[in-house]
Amino acid sequence: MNIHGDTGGIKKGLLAQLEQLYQFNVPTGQAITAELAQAMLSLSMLIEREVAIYLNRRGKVTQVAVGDLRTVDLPSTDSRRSEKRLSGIRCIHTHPGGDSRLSGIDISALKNMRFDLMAAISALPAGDEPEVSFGFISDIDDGQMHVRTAGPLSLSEFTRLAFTELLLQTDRLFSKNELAEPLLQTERVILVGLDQTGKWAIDDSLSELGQLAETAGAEVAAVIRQKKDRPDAALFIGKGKVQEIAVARQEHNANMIVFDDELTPSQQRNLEQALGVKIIDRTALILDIFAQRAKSHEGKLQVELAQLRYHLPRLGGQGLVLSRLGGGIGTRGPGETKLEVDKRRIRSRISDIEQQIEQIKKHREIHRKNRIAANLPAIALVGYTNAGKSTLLNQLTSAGVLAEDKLFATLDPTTRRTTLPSGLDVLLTDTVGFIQKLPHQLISAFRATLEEVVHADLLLHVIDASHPNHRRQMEAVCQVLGELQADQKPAILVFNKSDKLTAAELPGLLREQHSIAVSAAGGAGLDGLLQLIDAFLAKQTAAMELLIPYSDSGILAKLHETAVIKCTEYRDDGTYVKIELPVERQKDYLTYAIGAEA
Ligand SMILES: Nc1nc2c(ncn2[C@@H]2O[C@H](COP(=O)(O)OP(=O)(O)OP(=O)(O)O)[C@@H](O)[C@H]2O)c(=O)[nH]1
Ligand SMILES: [Mg+2]
Repeated sequence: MNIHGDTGGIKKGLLAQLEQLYQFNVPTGQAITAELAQAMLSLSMLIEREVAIYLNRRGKVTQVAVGDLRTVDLPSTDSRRSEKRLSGIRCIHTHPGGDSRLSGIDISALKNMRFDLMAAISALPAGDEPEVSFGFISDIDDGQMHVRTAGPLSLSEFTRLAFTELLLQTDRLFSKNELAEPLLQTERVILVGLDQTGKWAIDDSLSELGQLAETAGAEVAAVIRQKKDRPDAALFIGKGKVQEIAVARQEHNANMIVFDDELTPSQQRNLEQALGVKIIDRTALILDIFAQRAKSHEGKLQVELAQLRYHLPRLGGQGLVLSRLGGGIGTRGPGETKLEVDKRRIRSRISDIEQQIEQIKKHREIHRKNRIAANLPAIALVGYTNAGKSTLLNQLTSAGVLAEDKLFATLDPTTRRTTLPSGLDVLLTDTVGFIQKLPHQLISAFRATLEEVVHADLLLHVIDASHPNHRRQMEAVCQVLGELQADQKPAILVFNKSDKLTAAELPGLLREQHSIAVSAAGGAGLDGLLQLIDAFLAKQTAAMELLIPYSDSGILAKLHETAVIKCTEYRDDGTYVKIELPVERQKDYLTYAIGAEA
């Protein structure tokens, strides 16, 4: 038997006592026994956290959970018997604060998880009997559930509650009425953004957020914006806006609010308390999409690392809140596993993953060294998500990489070899797309694969020129490149999707040096692009170290003409030189190379 939730810092003895809660049995017809309630309360006081139990209709304790865990793995769908009925599970939990009244979150959880009953117990000072408040689904009207709350009443009154009657009544209600929404419906979300000066235009940013939400599987019910230069420290938005969201939430029957900027852990908690609904931010949304997309072992590890680093500071605190709001966006790990919620286990998992990624990094480094030794210039495709990087790689190398009209279709880098018109072979690498406000946890977790960008000789910055906001997108890409310390790298701007533009629009695009318009899908401009790459590489120089046997001294004379000689040493077995020369000349001296530098 397991204790769910944030058990970090709880002593072994107390954990054992929590496990004892599984041993309690509640007679049919009773919501809870006084002994079980008292045991929960005293443990709750000792650990200073909420204690929650789930009871099935046979009076067995099926789950015990503690603390504040917005993602805890609580009763999964298998305990819900049918989409149209009650779950057959009641949730009884403690409110250590001394106020048993149900919170907005308790009520939402009651509806979302379709509990038989939701009750909160709190201890009263000195000798008074504990008090209980509870709620249950009392009516279904037009497909919507209504909740009736009762209490506070004393614990002994609560244990005498005619529980069987209450269950019969609600069961009858469910059998007579159709619910508008099936259980575990797609998430209906409200998007919220701050209109801050100097940032992206709010509507562009919010429409992108909407696309992200849909990519993650949600449905956008409404969009709310506020003009405000600095986010509120406690609530991110103003108090009045919180009210507006509460109303919109009712009106649109939304079950999640998505903020366009990263919220602090306390802002998130305060908003959840105030609105009684699951709150996530752009970062969690992007992480969720990445978690759904990750396919390779390496990709999964990197996403999990980013998710855990994001979650760690968000666990802990007061209520046992969102745990009861079930799974969905923000709780999925790579490969559909649930995210870990125990702080201690998260920490050890993080260091475990970090070590594995370190190994992967070393492995990649060896590969890269081999490639450098083989003297192939490396070119990385970078750009905003959905710009057409994978389509371009496929066209240039027949790589067969998945290209889709989806955000973040590519997570894992793919490298393919291709021959330029000059006959020079190069390596092309497709990489993960960037986005504005790309979570820094992701950038740092993806370092191992983004090294391909950092070590490339040339970047092809692929731009969806048909996107109305492509200039801003270019800036966002440059910003991420800056974070990777790759913004000084030589780059060719590849204005893609030219087939969607009119002839009049094209010249305006190509103001910058080293830019070209192409249609990766249609093939237009690709020859020109390859020539541009050739011309660029011909001008590039590379460093080489050579050891030339004294018998081949003619080579030295030739070197003086084609290369810059940085240093010369006369060794026992020949002349050692360190030179710099055009990339295309490198192949002439490969037989003498004794090590290579990027
Ligand atoms: N009209 C048009 N569509 C294109 C062109 N190139 C790519 N696309 C489409 O744009 C969408 C995104 O293409 P991808 O190649 O997956 O884009 P990506 O940059 O790899 O995207 P991520 O991997 O998600 O970052 C796909 O639906 C492509 O068919 C083009 O030249 N013209
Ligand atoms: Mg791609």
